[in-house]
Amino acid sequence: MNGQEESTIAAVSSGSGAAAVAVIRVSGPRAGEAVRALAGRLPPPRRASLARLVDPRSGEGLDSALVLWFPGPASATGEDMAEFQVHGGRAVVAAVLAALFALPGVRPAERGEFSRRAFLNGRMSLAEAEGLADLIAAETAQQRRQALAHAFGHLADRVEGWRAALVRGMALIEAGIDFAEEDDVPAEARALARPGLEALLAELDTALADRRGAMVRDGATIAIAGRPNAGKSSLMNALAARDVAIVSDEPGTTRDVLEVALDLDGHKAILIDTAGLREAAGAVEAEGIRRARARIEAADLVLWVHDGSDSEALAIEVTPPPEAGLWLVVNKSDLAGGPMTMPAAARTFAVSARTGDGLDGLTAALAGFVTARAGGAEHPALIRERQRGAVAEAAGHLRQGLAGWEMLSDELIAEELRLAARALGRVTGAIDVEDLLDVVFREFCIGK
Ligand SMILES: Nc1nc2c(c(=O)[nH]1)N(C=O)[C@@H](CNc1ccc(C(=O)N[C@@H](CCC(=O)O)C(=O)O)cc1)CN2
Ligand SMILES: Nc1nc2c(ncn2[C@@H]2O[C@H](COP(=O)(O)OP(=O)(O)OP(=O)(O)O)[C@@H](O)[C@H]2O)c(=O)[nH]1
Ligand SMILES: [Mg+2]
Repeated sequence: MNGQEESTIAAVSSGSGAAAVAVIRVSGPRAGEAVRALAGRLPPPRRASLARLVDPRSGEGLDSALVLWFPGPASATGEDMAEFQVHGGRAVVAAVLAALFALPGVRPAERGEFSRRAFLNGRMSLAEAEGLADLIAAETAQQRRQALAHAFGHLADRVEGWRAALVRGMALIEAGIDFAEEDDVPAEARALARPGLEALLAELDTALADRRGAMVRDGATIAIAGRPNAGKSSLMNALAARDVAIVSDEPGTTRDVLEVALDLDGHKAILIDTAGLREAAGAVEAEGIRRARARIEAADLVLWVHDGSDSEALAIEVTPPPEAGLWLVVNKSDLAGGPMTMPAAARTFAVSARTGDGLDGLTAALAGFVTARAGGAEHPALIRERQRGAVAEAAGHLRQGLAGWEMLSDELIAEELRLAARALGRVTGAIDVEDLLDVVFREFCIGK
């Protein structure tokens, strides 16, 4: 055990700001002593007990609180843990924390330190810890579902299955190595290993190709593009039902890229308003247009907004990436213009950002788009770049081994499989953990 595990940590886990109740959690070898010092006794394990809390330094009463005692190792962190559920006023929380930190061996928890200890004590894998972080950050139902699956082992279980398949392959090939003296055995053992490894590589490639996980977590991006004054900012405000962007009849009003998060049927989307595209009048507008183009080129869906009252011919002046959607939104339907010839390729919507006409249909279509892109019966395996990188590395080694099947020795093939298994081990934190801990737990809040 290193020095860190021996310290006892405490923090408020229920968020900052005044609330009816605040939860203060304590974890480590001194957690039991801390309860005795403040509550006067150790209540029965895992039962809420009402106790008067006092500051052991002065004997001053601090609160009447619910106290819970979770003896290790059957606790969330695997250590002795305690909880004080106190009245949520800032001064109450501050006084209880101050009394705790005055006890020998008790110090403030660092960001994510409870979860880090849970990981180090084998209570959860790194992939599950990442799921928990996402669960706490989840804003939409779909994000919650995906994060919950990961917090309870979805990716960890899949990685374990992949590792087991590699180990089976290695065992067969190593059996061949052991029997190398006897003529046919190696070739036969290898032949047995191959189909399983090929199936595994196909599975890894499928998981790597599936980008829904990141899309659910970060939200699909929907960029609003068009000529100046088409009503892009008005559309953004109408769809967001908030006054996010400045609207004016001056062409070239919007320069900065503006973003607003939408919840479309439980799916997160990020709506992006951009500068109108034209020959810029000055350096600032030119920079705005450059930024607009960069975001349009990276969007999952582009809405080309056209001013339907404009006599100018309709032309879509952007080329989003091939996998992105491109829809045409003809705005200002309240200013009846003449009949228009629509470009055949795009889905077209007639709306008025001013009166709200047609916006329900557009919103429903956007929800359909996001659901189709991010939804699906089964949760995706990979969400984060960290996970993707490790699995890509594993797939690379496996591919290498399979490609060299006829040329490489048993030892070299087994080595590629070992490297692949090692890379997978980094997903769950079974392997090479030290350098990963800070990356994973840094994003947690204090008290988690
Ligand atoms: N008040 C409170 N609510 C909370 C938490 C908390 O710590 N405190 N949690 C904080 O994350 C979550 C619940 N997570 C928990 C996970 C494990 C254990 C636990 O004691 N596990 C033991 C015993 C399980 C059992 O009784 O079946 C174990 O796994 O061995 C407790 C909470 C959400 N709600
Ligand atoms: N009648 C009518 N006017 C609209 C509608 N939508 C926007 N407008 C008006 O059109 C003008 C331009 O609107 P904006 O939303 O600022 O247009 P924009 O495309 O963001 O313009 P830039 O930021 O300059 O590129 C404003 O005067 C709006 O009030 C609409 O549906 N009907
Ligand atoms: Mg604008």
